[in-house]
Amino acid sequence: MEYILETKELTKRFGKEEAVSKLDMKIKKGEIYGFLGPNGAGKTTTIRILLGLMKPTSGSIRIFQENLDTERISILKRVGSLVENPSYYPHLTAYENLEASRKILEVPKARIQEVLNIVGLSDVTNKKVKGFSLGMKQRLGIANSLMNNPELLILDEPTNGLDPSGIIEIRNLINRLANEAGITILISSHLLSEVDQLATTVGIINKGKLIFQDSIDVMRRYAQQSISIKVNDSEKARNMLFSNGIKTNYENGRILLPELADMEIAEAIRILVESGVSIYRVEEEKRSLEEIFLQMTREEEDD
Ligand SMILES: Nc1ncnc2c1ncn2[C@@H]1O[C@H](COP(=O)(O)OP(=O)(O)OP(=O)(O)O)[C@@H](O)[C@H]1O
Repeated sequence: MEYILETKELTKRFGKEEAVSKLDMKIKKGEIYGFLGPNGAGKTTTIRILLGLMKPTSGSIRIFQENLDTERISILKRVGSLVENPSYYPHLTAYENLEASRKILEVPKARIQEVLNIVGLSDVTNKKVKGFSLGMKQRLGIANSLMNNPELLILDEPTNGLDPSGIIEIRNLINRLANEAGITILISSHLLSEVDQLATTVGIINKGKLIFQDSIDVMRRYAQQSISIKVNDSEKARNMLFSNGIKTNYENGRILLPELADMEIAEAIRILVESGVSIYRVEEEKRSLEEIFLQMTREEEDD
C-alpha cells in the first residue's frame, strides 16, 4: 500500500514531557483522515512537525513517498495548510489578503478569484476582512491554503469555535475538495461529531499516542449494541453466566452482555431464571460513536 503521508515512530519531547510518542500515522491518497484527540493530546504538535515548522525529536516522515527531512521544500510546495488562528490584515479585503500570499507563492493572479469561488466567498471579494464572521475567516483561511493547488491539505481544527451552520459549511467544503478536486485531507478536531460524517479514516491520539487508526466503519462496529440486564443479585447473576462461559461487563448497576445472537441471549436469560435470579429489565443499548471515542480516550487515562 502506498501512502501519501507516513510517519514512523514520530516522537517529540519538550523537556521530560513526550507530547508525541512513536506515532505511526498512515494516510492514503484521496482520503479524508480525521485526526482526533482531546485538548493537549498532541495534534497541533504533530501537525507542526508534518508541516516542517518544528523538528521531531526522533522518527521519520515521508510525504509523497519522499523524506520530509531532506526534501522539505519540494514537498511543502505540494501541501496546503491551515493552522490555528491564521493571521489576516483586517483592514485589507479578502482579495488583498490573498494577494499577499500569492506574491510569496508566485502563482498567477487568476488563482485568487478561483480559490474565492471554491470557498464561496466570491461575493465578498472586495470586502474588508474585519467585517467577516468567524466562519468566513475560516473559509478565507482555506482559500489561502488552496492557493498553491495542493495535493495534500492539512487543516488544524478548522471548525473550532464555529456555530453549527458554520461547521456544516466547512464540512461541505471539505467534502467537495476531497471528492471533486481529489485532494487528500488531514483534518484535526477534538470532537468526533465534527468529522464523523466526513472522515473515511480516523486516527485517535491521546497523550501523544495513536490509540486507534482505522476506517470509520471499523470504528462504527465498536458502536454495535450490547444487551443490558438489571437483576436483583448482579454478583450471583454474573457468576452464573461466567460459569456457563458467558463473559459480562458491569456498569451502572447493570450487567452488560456483548453483541450476541438471539439464541445466546435466550440461553443467558434461561440460565438466570433457572438459578433463581429475578430479572427486572432487559434492554438493548447502542453506544454512539462519540461515547466510544470518549471511552477510548478515558481508558487510556486510567492506565
Ligand atoms: N512549545 C512547547 N513547549 C512545551 N510544551 C509544549 C509545546 N507545545 C506543546 N506542548 C505540550 O505538548 C502537549 C501537546 O500539545 P498540543 O498543542 O500538540 O495538543 P493538541 O492535541 O493540539 O491540543 P489542542 O487541541 O489544545 O491544541 C501539551 O501537553 C502541551 O502543553
